[in-house]
Amino acid sequence: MAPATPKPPAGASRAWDAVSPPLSPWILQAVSAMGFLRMTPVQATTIPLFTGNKDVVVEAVTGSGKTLAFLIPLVERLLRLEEPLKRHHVGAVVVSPTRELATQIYNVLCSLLEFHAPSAAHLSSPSSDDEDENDVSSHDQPSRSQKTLAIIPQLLVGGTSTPSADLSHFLSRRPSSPNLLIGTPGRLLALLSSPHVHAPQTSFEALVLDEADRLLDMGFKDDVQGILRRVPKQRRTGLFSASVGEAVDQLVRVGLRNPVRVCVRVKGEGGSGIAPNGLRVAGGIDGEELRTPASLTLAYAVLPPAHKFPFLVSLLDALDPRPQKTIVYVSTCAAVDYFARVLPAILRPDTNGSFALPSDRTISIIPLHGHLPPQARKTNLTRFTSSAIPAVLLTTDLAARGLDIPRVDLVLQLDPPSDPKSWLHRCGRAGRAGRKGLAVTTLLQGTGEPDYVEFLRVRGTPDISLAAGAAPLVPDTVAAAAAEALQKEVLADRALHDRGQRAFVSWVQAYRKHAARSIFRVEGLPWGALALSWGLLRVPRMPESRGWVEGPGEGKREVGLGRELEWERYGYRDENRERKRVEGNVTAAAAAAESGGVEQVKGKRKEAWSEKKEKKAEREARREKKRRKRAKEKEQGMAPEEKARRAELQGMIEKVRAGLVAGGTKGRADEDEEWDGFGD
Ligand SMILES: Nc1ncnc2c1ncn2[C@@H]1O[C@H](COP(=O)(O)OP(=O)(O)OP(=O)(O)O)[C@@H](O)[C@H]1O
Repeated sequence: MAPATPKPPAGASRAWDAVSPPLSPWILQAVSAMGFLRMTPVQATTIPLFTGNKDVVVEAVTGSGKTLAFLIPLVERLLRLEEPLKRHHVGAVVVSPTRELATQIYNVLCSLLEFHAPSAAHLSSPSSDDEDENDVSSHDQPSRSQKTLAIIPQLLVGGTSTPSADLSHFLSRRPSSPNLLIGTPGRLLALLSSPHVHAPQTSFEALVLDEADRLLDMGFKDDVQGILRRVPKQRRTGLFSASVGEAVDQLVRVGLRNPVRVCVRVKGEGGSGIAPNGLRVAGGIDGEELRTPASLTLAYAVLPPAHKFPFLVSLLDALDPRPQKTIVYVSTCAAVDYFARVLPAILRPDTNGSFALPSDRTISIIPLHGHLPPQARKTNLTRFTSSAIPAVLLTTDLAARGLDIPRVDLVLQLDPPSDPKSWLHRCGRAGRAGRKGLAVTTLLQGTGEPDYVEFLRVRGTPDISLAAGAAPLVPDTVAAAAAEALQKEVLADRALHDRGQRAFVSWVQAYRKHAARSIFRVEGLPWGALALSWGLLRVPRMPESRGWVEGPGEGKREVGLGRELEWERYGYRDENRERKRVEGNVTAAAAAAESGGVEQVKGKRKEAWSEKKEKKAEREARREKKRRKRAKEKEQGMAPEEKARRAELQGMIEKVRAGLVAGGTKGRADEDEEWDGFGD
């Protein structure tokens, strides 16, 4: 692998028609119709390399146009095949970590293919799923329409279809079957595992891992390895991400051959300090490299717990220009669910399920997380992207990467993510394609959290200059009133209390597992203030909060967070649920009287949620250990050639790593392309 990007000649053209080998005329037409006057730097560097015969490792800032940087080469390569692709043969695969991102890539590809008449005909033609789905006899015959090859994409994501429906769609399309697959790892693997789906050496062109560093993480590892086993070793491979660097260790598993590294950063313009609205701005030091777009302003605010939600409201209300779309990140699915229900308590209801901010501006709040039913996940994302009024997407890391949602002006990270790479990707949902954006991170006052800024700087994600001092951005009275309003909302329905307790426990679990443990210390959490700021009526009983809950004196008195409550009479709004609760109370009281007051469930001690979670984690760790042992045993049984190949790849990795390490210093700025944004 080359140590770094081959530097394009000074003043190299970013004109679409200057690409060598030249792009097809219909692609020139497509990009012009999309309004893309020039290539972005990552496109200018990557398209010729990946269309040619190079494997690429591409790291470029969020929103810099990486999607077309791999889609155009894939399409060009497939259309240039000497032999047309046979039916049921796959020519290229794009792997993406989430359904939402895979769907977005698929949609970009479809809008590109609208300009290629043979492919467009397939996009608009109805599926021939009604034809004999089991007829796979013709898979090795060139399809009838292949005088001119058409690109036929298929989207493979979980949720709305089943693996067998995917396969049935793939097999039944006539006269040609899908030849470019885009999907999430599991579904792609399921399809590629079918004996009727072929990806032979002769016609398989390229594999792309988008958000490659995420795909090479543990969670996806087995599926990605499965996909790699099912596509030919002789192929082009592209790894793309805004934070690909650390994924280099994993190259051995991906099997890149002499890859070229493309790295596009931007030059900082300085400007760190305190902005007029009191936010501390984390700008780049003059001339230094940034890993976030120049159009994106980074800021953070150090706040007491009760100030977080009112701060969000004040940002939505006071920012000028007014944020059209805002993404708010919290750490867990349960927290998204709970906040989406209680946050309206600090706003006023408006028409059609939307809410009014103090200044009467209308907003809608839309939850999105991985535990929502698939259809709700899809609907909510569409509601957000197509919302005509300013909207807030309340979400988790599910929406951290890749999503290209127009007009996202503000990103607020209420909980800093445990993976610092996620922080970068979350910020990058705003400030895309040259549009101005603001990304704010809130950090808890009185804890170790403010050190997170320095932690990010040390990790090089990105260069942050600190401004000293913290000024509360919302008056204490407003914050106290907000917490009071949340509690009132919770008091109105016991279901909210249950959700809040569960969400708080899951939040604490996530906090405990933060990568930067010395900064995010559970022991240092201000339990009472935190629980109050969520509108909770008590701090959930869990091992982490034991010291506080069971402690003597003041702590003990605050178990109920200062609010007198007759728990037996605290009911559910839902009548059925309330009836069951009352009946359950009566039965439980009778059982307790019989067993002398000891609470038992079928002879077992009741386990706290957190204990259950811990046990699950232990089981997973044991499984992982076994898996590693098996892999080691397998390696010991490898044939000498296989071992030699592995050693060769290992050598390549070392070279890559040496290149990256050398490139990781400031000196790399000379070799990597810099980008001032879309505006120039
Ligand atoms: N040449 C171009 N000129 C102007 N805009 C472009 C160009 N190419 C792509 N875009 C637009 O830039 C935006 C960001 O592109 P894209 O989603 O591919 O970014 P990305 O680099 O993949 O970001 P991320 O790292 O967040 O996934 C999109 O809205 C896209 O339409």
